[in-house]
Amino acid sequence: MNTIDVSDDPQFVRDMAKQRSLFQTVQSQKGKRPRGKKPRAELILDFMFHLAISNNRPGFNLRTSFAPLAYPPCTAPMSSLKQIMIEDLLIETHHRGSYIILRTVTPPHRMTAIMAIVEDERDDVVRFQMYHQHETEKALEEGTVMILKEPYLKVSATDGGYAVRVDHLSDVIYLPKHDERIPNCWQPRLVEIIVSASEWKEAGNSYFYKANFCEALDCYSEALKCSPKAQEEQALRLNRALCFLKTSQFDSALAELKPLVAAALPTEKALLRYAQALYCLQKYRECCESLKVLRKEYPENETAKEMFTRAIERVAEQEKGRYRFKLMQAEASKLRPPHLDHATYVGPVVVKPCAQGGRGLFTTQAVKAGDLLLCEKALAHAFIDEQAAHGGADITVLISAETNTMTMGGQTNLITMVIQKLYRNPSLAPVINDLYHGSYETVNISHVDGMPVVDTFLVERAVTYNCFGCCLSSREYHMRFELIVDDLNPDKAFHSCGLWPLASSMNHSCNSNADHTYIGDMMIVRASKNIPPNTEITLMYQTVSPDGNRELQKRLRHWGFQCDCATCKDFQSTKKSILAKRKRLRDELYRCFKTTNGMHRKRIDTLKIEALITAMAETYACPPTEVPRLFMWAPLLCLAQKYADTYQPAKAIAAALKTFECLGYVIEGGKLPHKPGTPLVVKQWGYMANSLVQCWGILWGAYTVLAPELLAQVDQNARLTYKICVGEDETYEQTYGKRAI
Ligand SMILES: C[S@@+](CC[C@H](N)C(=O)[O-])C[C@H]1O[C@@H](n2cnc3c(N)ncnc32)[C@H](O)[C@@H]1O
Repeated sequence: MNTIDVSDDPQFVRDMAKQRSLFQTVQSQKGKRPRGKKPRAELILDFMFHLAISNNRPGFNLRTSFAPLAYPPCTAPMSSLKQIMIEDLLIETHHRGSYIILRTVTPPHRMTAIMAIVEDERDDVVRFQMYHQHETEKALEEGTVMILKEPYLKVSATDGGYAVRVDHLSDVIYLPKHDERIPNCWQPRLVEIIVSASEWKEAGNSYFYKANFCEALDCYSEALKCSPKAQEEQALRLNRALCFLKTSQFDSALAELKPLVAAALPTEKALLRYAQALYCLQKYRECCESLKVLRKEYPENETAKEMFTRAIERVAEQEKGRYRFKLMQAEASKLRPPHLDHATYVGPVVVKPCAQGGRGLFTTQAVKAGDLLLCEKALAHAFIDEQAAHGGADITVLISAETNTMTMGGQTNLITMVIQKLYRNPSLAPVINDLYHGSYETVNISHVDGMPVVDTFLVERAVTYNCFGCCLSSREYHMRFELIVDDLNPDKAFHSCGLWPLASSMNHSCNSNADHTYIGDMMIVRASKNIPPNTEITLMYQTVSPDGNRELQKRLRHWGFQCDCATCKDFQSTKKSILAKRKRLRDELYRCFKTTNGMHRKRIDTLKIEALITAMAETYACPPTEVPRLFMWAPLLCLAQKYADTYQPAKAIAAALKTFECLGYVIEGGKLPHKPGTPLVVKQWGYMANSLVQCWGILWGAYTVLAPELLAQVDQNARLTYKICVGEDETYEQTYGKRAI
């Protein structure tokens, strides 16, 4: 939703075709050994040359990431695999019950994948490409030794060369320097022999102070194997827990600390680190409980005090939906990436199976337009500064072989972030498993040899079907929004994207009853209509296309379904000649407001516009409460604005009310002449659009002259509309100024 789809962009269509033709070629080589391998020195020299020139290449760097055909991660234990060498590797052939030990002989080259040249024990070399490793990590530094389970060779799209490709993070086991599985020929000549727990601890500390937390963890783990005394064991476990926290392995930190906090007299550090792990796992109530114990025993602990305040705020958010939205807006405008420290609130909604199959989100009680349904923290969020993206920041085009689509933006980063998060915190695996992932069948083993198994292709599918393209803040988007005459609330498309698992349980409808908005990586979902209990909540994945229903269905192909909502059915059952007339009228209306070069006309023929709008209304058979008239409202609103600008308040009111009416709103008490004592009431909310705040603004201005009694109600509705479109109304006055009522 709202991602940048370039599936029909000729440049990328060519890329896709190239990939497909390469794929056909590679299929004919499947199962074979590579031919014409380059000698060691030449391969390394080539690699170093490319590394040097790419490091010196500034500016725009559009990367293409082709998701290969899926294959499962290795779920076999190491003991059942047999070792092979580089010369045994076969093209595109996985799962032969084997593993290989490799060592990097070059520095890493970080592109979409991290690349290096690796060797085996026989000095044979090959290119190596590892996907989904964080760019910032030190992975594949020269001299890294690793075991790769179920290795295979891939043919490069660029030069037809061969590379060992790793897609599943869990197929790699990095070997620490002291690991006895490292072949003798690669063992250092001078080995520092460490035998005691305290020596391992010292070594661990020295890595820790250099921020090498993974190495430090290895050393502390070795120390624990040396039967340390009780006190030393406790210190080692505390150190390990800290390393787990530093490397975002919160599940492991919690498991390490649980026995320590269960002791009769838990230490200050154990309680604090335990609370930190709980906080990071968003278990805020438990975090508060743990901090209460800590504060009772150690009242001077300032960190605990500060964390308690934050945890209490998170509990209010999580359990009551109480957010300080204004503050969140300020945080999102400053933080980069805009990853906010706030909790997820689940309102009166539940995920359930729905009529068309799969899951959907339903109300558990009646809700009113504007009510908060969800405020969800992203599971992962890939931020790309939109300005930097246009100015040349690194962005990726993700080509999906399965869905035949190409999207431009942060999706590749997002997939990596999710994989990393799952690998470090396997307790999150069910969240991803539950997301819609098409026909992809995932492995049902979560751990092997005590290590988590993460299926990259499952994550890739989940991201493909469930990711949302997102702006930095919907308020900022709202403020930049400019009404245009052929506006349908146009599809917003963004480079930044994220995964909000609960929100993505919502299905599509062209006339949705909820709206989603953003403040940084928080998504806010509010009802945009009054919704009865036990009713499915829907979002609009794509807006109705001015180019017809076929175009809309084409845009929905990404998700593999055809929309059959009332609006789509109406489109399909309307005669072609009527649709053609509607389009003609639309084009003519456009010309009434804009010149041929797209400029606003200074003088417009309001009589002609009124006539065209009346003619357009006749092209609709269903009442707008059933099928909103999406091609009529923007010209009507522009007309209302024109009347307001030219001091014709009665006409402005009529046109503004018609704007609402054609979007399915039922508003009573607004028409002129106003009967004193009659309130203006929105009996039914309709299709929601940013510009409708402006429409309420036009009514406000006109009623100031003709029916001031209605101003408070108009302001209330303007505010509610703003709340739905922006996610909150705490910044309403800041955005629109205080209206004098
Ligand atoms: C983001 S998921 C929505 C939740 C999904 N139904 C589930 O079971 O988790 C998107 C997928 O839901 C299904 N879907 C969404 N809207 C639909 C609709 N209006 N009609 C049919 N299927 C729909 C499609 O399979 C689509 O790829």
